[in-house]
Amino acid sequence: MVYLTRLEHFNAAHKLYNPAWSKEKNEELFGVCANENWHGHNFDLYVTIKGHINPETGFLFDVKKLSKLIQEHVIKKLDHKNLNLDVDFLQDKMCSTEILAMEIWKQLQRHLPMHVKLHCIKLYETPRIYVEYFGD
Ligand SMILES: Nc1nc2c(c(=O)[nH]1)N=C([C@H](O)[C@H](O)COP(=O)(O)OP(=O)(O)OP(=O)(O)O)CN2
Repeated sequence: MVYLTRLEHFNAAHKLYNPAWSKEKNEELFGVCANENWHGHNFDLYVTIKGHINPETGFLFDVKKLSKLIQEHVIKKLDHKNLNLDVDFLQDKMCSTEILAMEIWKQLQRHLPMHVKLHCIKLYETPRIYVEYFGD
């Protein structure tokens, strides 16, 4: 089994806000991250796939094709967007890094060829905060 990782990047705005709660409760729980006028991050997204190498190519999967899949199904939808408002696959969801990593997994998994398995979505929200999701 071999593991292959591609790093992509996007920036986006969001707020941590539960609409079922009052403004005060959101501020108490999420602090400055609940600022109603949003805040932004430069996200780094590490996508790791796993599988066996094709002896004819030496590849698990062409990483340039992996990059195109990530661009088409994830980055195009997130880059320079407001995560709470603009993204179809985040509608009615909390915009935490955990949820975002899990939803990115769902977006990508269905587009990978049969012989390639998704291993990990590692998403940096800041250089000091990241989530790793390995599926359920
Ligand atoms: N479990 C989670 N906790 C927090 C999340 C999250 O997604 N999951 N997100 C946030 C905020 O979005 C927040 O904006 C984090 O950014 P920041 O405070 O800038 O983070 P740093 O600690 O890296 O920055 P410092 O400058 O070092 O404070 C909060 N919690």
